Amino acid sequence: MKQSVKMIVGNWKMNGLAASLGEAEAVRDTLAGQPTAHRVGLCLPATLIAQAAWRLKGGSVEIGGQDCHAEASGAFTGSVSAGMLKDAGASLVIVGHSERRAGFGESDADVAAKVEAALRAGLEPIVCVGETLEQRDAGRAVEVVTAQVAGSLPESLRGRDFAVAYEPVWAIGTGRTPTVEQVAEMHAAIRAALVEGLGATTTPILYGGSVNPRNAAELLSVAEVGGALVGGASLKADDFLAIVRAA
Ligand SMILES: O=C(CO)[C@H](O)COP(=O)(O)O
Repeated sequence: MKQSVKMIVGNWKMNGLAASLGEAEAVRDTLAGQPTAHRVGLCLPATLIAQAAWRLKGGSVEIGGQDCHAEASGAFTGSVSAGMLKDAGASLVIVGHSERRAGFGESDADVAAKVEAALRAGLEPIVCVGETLEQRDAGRAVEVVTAQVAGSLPESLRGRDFAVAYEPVWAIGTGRTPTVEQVAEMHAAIRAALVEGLGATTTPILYGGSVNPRNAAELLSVAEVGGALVGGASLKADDFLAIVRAA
């Protein structure tokens, strides 16, 4: 199904200082002058969320975190809870990004616990899934990703607002993207898994991995692609806005 309202979300990852919020303000200002029908969000480093909420107040840009702890509070040095993100002004949170799954050993069960925490705090989770190149080359991409969907999305998501982001690990930060046929096949498989598991017929399924102003229109036109999760190209307002316009 083609969804007319897309969700275009930037993930700044571990990039950006207070001065970088000028780029976020430029996104806010441009969208104020040229409103879009699409939802636009920026998932920022935790250190910038409170300041961004204040500086972007009144605009249409939604603010998100990039991860949260599964617990609400406690002796977890260095971690940030979903409630803290909400308190700072976030409405979205990315969970299960492959950089967390691979770099921090997060399992599907860990991701599901973070989803629960996000829901309890009133945040809309964006749950990332995606296969490695080795898994794709072995012909296991759909099997791996649908297993991640089943394992990372708890029953409590039924009827709630959330998004799934399909991000092939081999396409992240590499400039490589899957073919439109590969994207269509995977998004259809994720939709089927979402319908079967949670009755989720309209939950946006975003594509992420080397999205840029040149390839965005083609990727976003694929059936069941409900938006984009944009890494490097979200750091500059002009590039990010070009992707929003491509939608
Ligand atoms: O998180 C991502 C996008 O938000 C993903 O890792 C893709 O990054 P990119 O390849 O730099 O767009």
